[in-house]
Amino acid sequence: MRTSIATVCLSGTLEEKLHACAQAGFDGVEIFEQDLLVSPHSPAEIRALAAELGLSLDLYQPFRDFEGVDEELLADNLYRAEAKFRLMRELGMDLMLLCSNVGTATIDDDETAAAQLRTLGDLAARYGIRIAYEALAWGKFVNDFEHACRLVELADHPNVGTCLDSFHILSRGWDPAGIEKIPAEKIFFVQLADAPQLSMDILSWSRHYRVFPGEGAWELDKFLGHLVRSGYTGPVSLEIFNDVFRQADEVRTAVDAMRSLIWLAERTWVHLQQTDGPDAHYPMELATLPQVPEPTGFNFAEVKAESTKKLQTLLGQLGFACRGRHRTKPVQLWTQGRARIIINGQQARNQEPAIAALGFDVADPVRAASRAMQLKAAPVPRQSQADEEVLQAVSAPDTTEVFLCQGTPDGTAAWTREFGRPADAAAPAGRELISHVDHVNLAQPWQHFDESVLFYESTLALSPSPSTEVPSPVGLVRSQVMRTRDGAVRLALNIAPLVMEKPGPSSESAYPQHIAFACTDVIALARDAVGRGLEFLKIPANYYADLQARFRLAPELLATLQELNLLYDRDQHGEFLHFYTATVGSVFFEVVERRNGYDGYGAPNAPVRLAAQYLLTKQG
Ligand SMILES: O=C(O)c1ccc(O)c(O)c1
Ligand SMILES: [Mg+2]
Repeated sequence: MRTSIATVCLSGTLEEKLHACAQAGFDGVEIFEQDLLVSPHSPAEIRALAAELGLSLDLYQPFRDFEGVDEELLADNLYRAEAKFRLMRELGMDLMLLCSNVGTATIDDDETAAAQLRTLGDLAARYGIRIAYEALAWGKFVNDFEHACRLVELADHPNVGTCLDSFHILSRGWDPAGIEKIPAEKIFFVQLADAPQLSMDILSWSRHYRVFPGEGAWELDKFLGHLVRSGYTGPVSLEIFNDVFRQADEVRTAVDAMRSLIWLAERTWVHLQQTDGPDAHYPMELATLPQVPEPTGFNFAEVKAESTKKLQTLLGQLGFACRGRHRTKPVQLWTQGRARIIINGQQARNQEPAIAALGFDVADPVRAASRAMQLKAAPVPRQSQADEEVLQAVSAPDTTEVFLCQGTPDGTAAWTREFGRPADAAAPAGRELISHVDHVNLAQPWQHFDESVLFYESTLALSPSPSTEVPSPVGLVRSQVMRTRDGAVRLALNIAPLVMEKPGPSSESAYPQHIAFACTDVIALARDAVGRGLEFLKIPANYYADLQARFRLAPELLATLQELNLLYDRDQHGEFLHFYTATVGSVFFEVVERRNGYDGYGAPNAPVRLAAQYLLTKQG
C-alpha cells in the first residue's frame, strides 16, 4: 500500500511539513494549495525538496466550484484551471483534485456537468494532467460518491476519474460497499479520515473534528476492505482537518498519522482474511504486523521520586511491604498480593513522585516489542547488566515507559530476583487484603489524547470504552478507558484541563495520576489503614446525603462509608466501594472492591474526588 498524507494535516511551513512527512516514512504527499501560496519557496524549489526527501507529490488540491455552471462562468473556470495546470507542471505534478461544486452551480443536470468535466479533461490532457473528482458531503448538486462516479462515467474521458474520501461517504451514511462496483482505473485517488460520532452540521464536523484512522468511531478497515476488493492500487492518503493537529508538533503528528495507516492496513488484512478467506489475493499489498493477544495483567507500576519517604509511608499504611532493594540501583520493590510498585530513585533529582513506567504481562515480550516498533513506537534506551533480565520497553505518547513483561500463569515476575532482601525489610504490616492492580489512571497532554488512544490500541491491543466527561472545579476532564475484554488490564486516560489558571500550588504541580489496587474487603482494609495513620482523601457530608437518596443504603452501611471516607456506586452487576489516599507529588492511590462483577470505575464519584483534591491544593 502506497502511503500519502495531505499537508493540511500538519502544523508549520510547507518545508517543515515535507520534512515531517519524510521523517515519518510516508511515500508521498498531497499539496494543499494554501500551503504553497504562503510559501516563500518557488514551485521548482518545492519540487526539488520533495525529490531530495524521497517524497512523491501525489495530488494538488483543491480546485473548487467548476461544474454545473453557465457558459460564461465555465470559460472563467477553465481559465482558472489552466493557470493551476501550468503551476502543477512546475511542481512536476499530474493529479488535481476537483471538489464538487458547493457554491456557483446553477444547473442541476448530469449531462451538462459531465460535458463540462469532459471539457476540463481535454484541457488537462494537454498538460499531461488528470482530474480526480470528489463529491463533498455538502456539495450543491453532487454530494454522493456514486453520483460523482456516474458523472465520471458520463464524462467518459481518460483524464477524468474520481477521488474517494471516507469522510464524505461515511458522514452521510452512504454504504461504502458501492466502492467495489467502481472500475479500479476510474479511482484516481483515495483519502481516509476517521471522526468521532458527533451530531452537528457536516461541514463543521469535517473541517474541525476529523482524526486519524483508529482515533474515531468509524470502521475504516471495512471501508479499506471494499477499496482493496475494487482492485485499486494507488496511494492511500490521510486528509485530516483537525484544530488540534494544526497546532501540535508536526513531526509527532506525522508519526501518529503513519502509525494509524500501518495499523489500518493490518486491520484490513485481518478483516479480509476473515471475510474472504486466507487464499484471497488482491492487487494492493497490505503489510501485516506481528499479531499479539491482549495483555493478561499489570506486571508492575513504577513511581519515580527523589525523596521516597512519603511514598513508603503511604504504601506501608496500605499494607504493602518492601520486598527488596535492587542489587545495583537505588530502586525498591514494594508488593502486596500480585501488586508490585517500584520506587525508583535513579535520575530523579528534584523530582516529586510521579508515575514513570507501567509493566504489562504479555505472552511474548520480544514479539510485542517488535510490533510496537513497527508501529513507530520509540524504544526506551536501557542499560542492563549481564546478569539482569533484558526488558522490552517503549515510550508512550505521554512519555510513560511501557514495559512488555513475560506473563506467567501464577503472576510471578522473573525480574524480582534482582531485588535482594533489604537489611531493614519490614514484615507486612498485617493481613494482605490487596490482590493486584485494578487500574491505572494517566493524565494525557491535551494535544496528544487521540494519539495516546491509538497508541494503546494498536501496540498493546487494548480496546477503547465509550469516553466520558467529568466536571472538576478547574474544567471538564475527558476520560477514556482502554481495557482488555476481561478487565485484567484497565487504563484510564484523562485529559487534564488545559491550564490551571487559578493561583495556588496546583498550577505548578503536575496533574495528579493514580494507581488503583483491587482488594477483597475494602472496609477491613480502610480500618487497618486508619489504624496505621493513613491520610484519606476527605469526602464531604453532602455526598453521603445524595448517596442515601440515590441508593437507599442501610443506615449502618452509610455510616461506615462516611466514617471511613469510602465512596459507593452500583451497576447492573454489583456494587463498588472505594477510597482515595492523599496525593504525594503527582501520585495518589485508590483501593477498590468490586462486588459481584461491578464493571465500572465509580464515574459518578469522580467529580467528588476531583473537587476534594482541588480543595487540598488550595489549602496548600
Ligand atoms: O472542506 C473542504 O473544502 C475540502 C476540500 C478538499 C477535500 O478533499 C475535502 O475532503 C474537503
Ligand atoms: Mg477530501
